[in-house]
Amino acid sequence: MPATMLEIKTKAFLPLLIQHLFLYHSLSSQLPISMANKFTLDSVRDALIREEDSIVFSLIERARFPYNAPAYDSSFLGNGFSIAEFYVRGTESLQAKIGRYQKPEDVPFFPNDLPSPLPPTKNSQELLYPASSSVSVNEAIWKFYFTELLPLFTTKGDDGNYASTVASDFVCLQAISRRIHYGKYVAEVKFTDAPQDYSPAISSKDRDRLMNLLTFVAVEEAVKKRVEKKARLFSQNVTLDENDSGKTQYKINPLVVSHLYDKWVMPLTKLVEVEYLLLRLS
Ligand SMILES: O=C(O)C(=O)C[C@]1(C(=O)O)C=C[C@@H](O)C=C1
Repeated sequence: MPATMLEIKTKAFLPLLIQHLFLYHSLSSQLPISMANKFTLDSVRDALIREEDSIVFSLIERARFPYNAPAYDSSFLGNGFSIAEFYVRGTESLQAKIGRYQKPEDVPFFPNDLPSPLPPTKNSQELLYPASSSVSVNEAIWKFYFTELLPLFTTKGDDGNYASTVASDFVCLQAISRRIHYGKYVAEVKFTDAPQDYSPAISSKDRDRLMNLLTFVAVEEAVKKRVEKKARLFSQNVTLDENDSGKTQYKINPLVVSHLYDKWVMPLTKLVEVEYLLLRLS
């Protein structure tokens, strides 16, 4: 093709190409990568499955340190905050400045007085119903994580590594929170797949009916089995000794991970789904 023809064709298609690239970029930046191309129940479930890895690895990292009670004592620093809370507040503030907390699944634990992002941000809430950004169950996550979960997978004791300890806690909290708030996408896709089923229950604010509609017992059983298996695989101590017939050692008890999902992660994901749906027609 002569250069001039090529130029003419390129010129003609350029606006289309730019429009396409812009559309692709703005859509793909709204969702976790695996969900970017197709927004279906399967693709959203894939994102939940990927998040399991992050949760298991974050717990393994936290389990390197003992419980370290002084890190959670609000009188320890003398400023009214525990080291954990002081760290999370400060880190969230910094992360907000560089553009975090713009996505529906990235929900801060201390949303009040967060600074505005310095870089320009995209509207990442577009695929969801706008009111969804207000749905947060982080207070419940904070409570169960520190009071009930932490003692289940850390050893008793105090090694003085408080800074590393609370940094690990924050990674766990963020991974768990992100997984639970993905529930907004799950709810949206379930609603758009069957508005005729969900709309009456939403209009009558029938929480029990919504909970029944969105619950899949077989899926929950599979999730529990898979996360326990992942914890077994990812946290086992690996030796090169072929004749090692000793019992496999785990860095975290795999049963704690299935318990975490059974008692908190899935119930709170469902709560996020219900809260999201109740706002869906408002
Ligand atoms: O996969 C779904 O349909 C979800 O809503 C997610 C989830 C979960 O938290 O893993 C929650 C409720 C369902 O009963 C099954 C699984």
